[in-house]
Amino acid sequence: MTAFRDSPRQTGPGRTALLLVNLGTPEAPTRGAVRRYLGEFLHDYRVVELSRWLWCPILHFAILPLRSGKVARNYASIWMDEGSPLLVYSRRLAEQLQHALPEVTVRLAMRYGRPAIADTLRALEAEGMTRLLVLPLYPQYSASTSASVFDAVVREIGSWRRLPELRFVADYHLDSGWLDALESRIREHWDLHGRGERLLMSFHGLPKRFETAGDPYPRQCEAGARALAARLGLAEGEWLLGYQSRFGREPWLGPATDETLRCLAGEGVKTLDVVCPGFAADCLETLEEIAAQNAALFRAAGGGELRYIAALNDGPGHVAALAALARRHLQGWRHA
Ligand SMILES: C=CC1=C(C)c2cc3[nH]c(cc4nc(cc5[nH]c(cc1n2)c(C)c5CCC(=O)O)C(CCC(=O)O)=C4C)c(C)c3C=C
Ligand SMILES: [Fe+2]
Ligand SMILES: [Fe+2]
Repeated sequence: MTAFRDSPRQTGPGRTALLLVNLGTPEAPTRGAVRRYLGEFLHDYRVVELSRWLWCPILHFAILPLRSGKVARNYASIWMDEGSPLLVYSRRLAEQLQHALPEVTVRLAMRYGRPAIADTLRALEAEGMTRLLVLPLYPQYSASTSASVFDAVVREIGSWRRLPELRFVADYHLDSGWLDALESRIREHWDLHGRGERLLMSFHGLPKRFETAGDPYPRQCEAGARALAARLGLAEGEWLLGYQSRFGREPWLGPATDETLRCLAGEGVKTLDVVCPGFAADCLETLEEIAAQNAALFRAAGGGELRYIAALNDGPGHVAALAALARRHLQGWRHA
């Protein structure tokens, strides 16, 4: 039995905090940093739901040594002056949200790597936080992402003597402000580049096993994609949904984005717009996998131009949508 951590004596009236959490990313585009990042990420049982006796040898002796160098090169190809795009855009989004929500303390943490959830929560506790709203930057709920954030938050505050009041946003896949922001992003792209022959909405994939076990993720991706297509006035056949970023050998959700691209190329599609509504911030999976790798694949398969539509990042529509969403979840809490 371990003792609970002492809590700071509360002198003021207490503060409300909004904790934004994104996945996490390596500290540098190097083999060592990527290995540390993947090591933490792929030890999460929410992500890889396999017995450790089976998984750890595969992870330590095959995946980490074989994958880290290649993935580090991929990160190097998208790295920005200020760091990894996922962290840079998430940080800018948090800064903008702090301006939009001056009545609460806004902080950003990463599920894997830094800034760590535990460190960020302890700093908030020291600043007098007594109410906490956790907003994972995943519009669609999955046990592998949203629930993993919840685990990490509870693991930390579970050791505190004085718990904050706690609220958690499980998903926002049909939130009207978020759909407004996505719709505007796509219409802006069409205004600039013209409308592509098709719009592909590509979401990060999951092992099919997760869906069978009741993970609502694929249904939320489909419902959000349908809602977005309806707002854009797209008829059946003018838009498609695909799942990208497959990892490992077991069956993943389909249709796969890369196979869909090959089919579209075969049909003679020359201009294809691709949007990734599951990614709040641009990252390896959008900038490298879609905008670089899949664009090359589409061209090589006989298709034309793949035009990637940037994630919502720190754009004003995203900030307004998440600020309104946070305000709704904060209702009833007195901010001091
Ligand atoms: C091992 C299985 C994986 C599951 C399940 C998974 C679910 C999942 N991931 C995201 C969002 C992101 N994933 C990113 C990178 C990434 N994902 C996996 C594996 C699984 N993801 C790996 C191994 C990696 C690292 C890159 C690689 O080795 O290929 C990223 C990008 C991070 C960055 O630094 O840019 C995001 C974002 C979601 C939303 C999701 C479930 C719905
Ligand atoms: Fe291990
Ligand atoms: Fe992933």
